[in-house]
Amino acid sequence: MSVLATWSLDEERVRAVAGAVLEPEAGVSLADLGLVDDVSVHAGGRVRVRVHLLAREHPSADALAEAVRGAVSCVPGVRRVSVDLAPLPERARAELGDRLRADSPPVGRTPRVYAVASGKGGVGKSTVTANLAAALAAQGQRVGLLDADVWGYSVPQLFGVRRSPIAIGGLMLPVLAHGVRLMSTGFFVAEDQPVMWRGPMLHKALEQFLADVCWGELDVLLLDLPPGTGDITLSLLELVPDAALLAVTTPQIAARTVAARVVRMARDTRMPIAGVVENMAGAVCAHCGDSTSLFGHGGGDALAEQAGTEVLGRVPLDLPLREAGDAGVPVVVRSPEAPSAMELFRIGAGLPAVRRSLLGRSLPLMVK
Ligand SMILES: Nc1ncnc2c1ncn2[C@@H]1O[C@H](COP(=O)(O)OP(=O)(O)OP(=O)(O)O)[C@@H](O)[C@H]1O
Repeated sequence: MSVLATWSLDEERVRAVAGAVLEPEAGVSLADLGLVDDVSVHAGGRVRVRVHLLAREHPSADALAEAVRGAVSCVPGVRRVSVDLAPLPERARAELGDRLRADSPPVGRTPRVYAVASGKGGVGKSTVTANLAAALAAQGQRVGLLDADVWGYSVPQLFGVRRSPIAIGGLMLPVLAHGVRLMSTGFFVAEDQPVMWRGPMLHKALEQFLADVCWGELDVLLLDLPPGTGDITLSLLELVPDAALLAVTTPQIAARTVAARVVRMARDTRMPIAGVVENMAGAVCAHCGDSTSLFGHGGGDALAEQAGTEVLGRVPLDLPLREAGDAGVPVVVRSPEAPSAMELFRIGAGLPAVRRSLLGRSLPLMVK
């Protein structure tokens, strides 16, 4: 076998290994995205790999180069690897955008969609949503989280990411953090800038978050709704009719009374109800481990009874959860042994798959 033949064999091997590396923002292999541009193998085991970047300002360019270098240096016979990064040319970007759009399954068809809602703000709805998403991702599920709390978004803070998503030919990639694909208005506005959108604009923004985001194949999609039963909630339920309600309340009877409005809305719109999560259920003392019912008790049970569903879990009020929120890392990742994290893992693992009943839904049938 000639030396040249050995080299070309190596190039193929190197290309396959580099191609198997995941694009850190897309979570898809470089080969599937067509991003391994050029591979050359030189004497003495020196290898050069040229990889295209999805964006000129790529937030994970260094991590990508490192991942390719690490993978290729494991190929037998390779001694030195240099990785060159270059932005994907405009035309190729447009073509890739078209291909992704055509291949991406409609997000509304995700097998399980949960709309997480509460009657009033501050009961920990976003915290619960973010941690359920991270817990499910840690269990190996493909999870998307759409922050539909357009004015009061908190997902960027809870996941510690604040930057514009990568756009490819009119299609946005969700921001990947702690294994969860995220989309939030917070990625598009400066931190101190208020979002001043109303009715039609809100509806349009939500539509775009669903249709113009390359969510890819998902096992679970979580929607973090704003508190109450306003425009955004109603728009979303129209856009994702298969979403099941996950109601978050505190044990306080007053909070339950407000949350009951969301349950009534679900009933009126024939939305399936997955269950109730009681948050801030007892404060755990960091020193002695004793629990105090700061917010009373009974709210979760009363709401579940009214909704004809179950309390899926009771997340205690604890310090690690609050600190994790402030640090921008979900507690299930930062302190998985904390009482709140363990309960959130348990709730995530037991989330029921509920489907919308066909009762009262118009079917595509015609009577001649
Ligand atoms: N179980 C808990 N233990 C300790 N702190 C908690 C717990 N749940 C929520 N918090 C804290 O309470 C505050 C409010 O939580 P969060 O923002 O998730 O509420 P929310 O219901 O989504 O509010 P809004 O709808 O107004 O955004 C946050 O500072 C969060 O860290």
